Amino acid sequence: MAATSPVIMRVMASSISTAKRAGGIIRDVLKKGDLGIVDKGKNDPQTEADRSAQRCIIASLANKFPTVKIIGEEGGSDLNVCDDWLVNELDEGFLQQSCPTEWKDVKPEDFVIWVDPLDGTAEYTQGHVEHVTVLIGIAVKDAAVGGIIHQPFYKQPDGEMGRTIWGLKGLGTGGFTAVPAPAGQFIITTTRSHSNALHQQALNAFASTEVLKVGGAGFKVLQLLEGKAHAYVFATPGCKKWDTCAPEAVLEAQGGCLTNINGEHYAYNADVEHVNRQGVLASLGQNHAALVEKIPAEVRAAVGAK
Ligand SMILES: Nc1ncnc2c1ncn2[C@@H]1O[C@H](COP(=O)(O)O)[C@@H](O)[C@H]1OP(=O)(O)O
Ligand SMILES: [Mg+2]
Ligand SMILES: [Mg+2]
Ligand SMILES: [Mg+2]
Repeated sequence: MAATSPVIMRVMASSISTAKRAGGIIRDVLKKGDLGIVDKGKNDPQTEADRSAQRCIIASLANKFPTVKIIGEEGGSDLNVCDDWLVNELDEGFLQQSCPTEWKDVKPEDFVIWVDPLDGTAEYTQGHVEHVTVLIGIAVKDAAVGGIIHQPFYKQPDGEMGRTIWGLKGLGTGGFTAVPAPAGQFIITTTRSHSNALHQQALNAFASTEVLKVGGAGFKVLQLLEGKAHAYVFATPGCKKWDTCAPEAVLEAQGGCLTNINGEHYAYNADVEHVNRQGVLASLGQNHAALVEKIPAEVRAAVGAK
């Protein structure tokens, strides 16, 4: 089965297994207690968990798919990893499903895999570990098509740590139970560590009943998928293609929408600028275009201006 499955199915199945392994590494680093924090910039920490999880993910995927372009947040990594970090398994449950017709013949050179080995690093260092996710996004040409969102610190009912959510456009999603957000309310999920005056002006323009401030792009999209919020608003540059590729694919495979604050999709080919200059607006079960219109024109003009 595995050897004959289309490349996209094998990339997804391998990414599911690899994200779980990376989640284990992230838990281990925290358990050992020496986070090895390095500041990459303002409000932009990196830890040993980011570095090690990225090495595990990129070494494993590059070993299995040597001709696929892989771009990771933490830059060029030493891919000479121990056998324990080299993941060979493909998630069998995922491979049981049939590949959507539109992706059957996609060639390895048409893919870009965007890797955020640890999304929510600031929160990880501050003890808000439930906000942490591992993100592996699969783009075909410009479009975010497949995604894995793994939560290393999610406690399963049986006590097992970690859960893995996936989405593939044309196939659907798995790993969680979709819940609609409550009617009669409008709950926004947004940044807790990268706010500024313009962003606040955008938030104020919505008649929200509640604003949840949480870390990570992956966790905020999970809040949409599980009905905890109606919209994700981030009206400032700062997050990058590896932050949004996987969340966008999973959310849109569930019928939602993730765009910049002008309502346009980002492109995810290998040559794009990494920064998402025009912020993020994501929603599920809403009129997305109407949400775009709510953001003041002056905020939209200022965000993304070079
Ligand atoms: N100004 C920034 N500099 C670096 N990373 C950012 C910035 N703003 C957002 N991000 C990335 O986007 C994620 C979502 O942002 P926020 O939590 O503020 O809503 C952050 O966890 C971080 O990803 P990462 O933790 O992988 O570095
Ligand atoms: Mg980072
Ligand atoms: Mg991130
Ligand atoms: Mg990261």
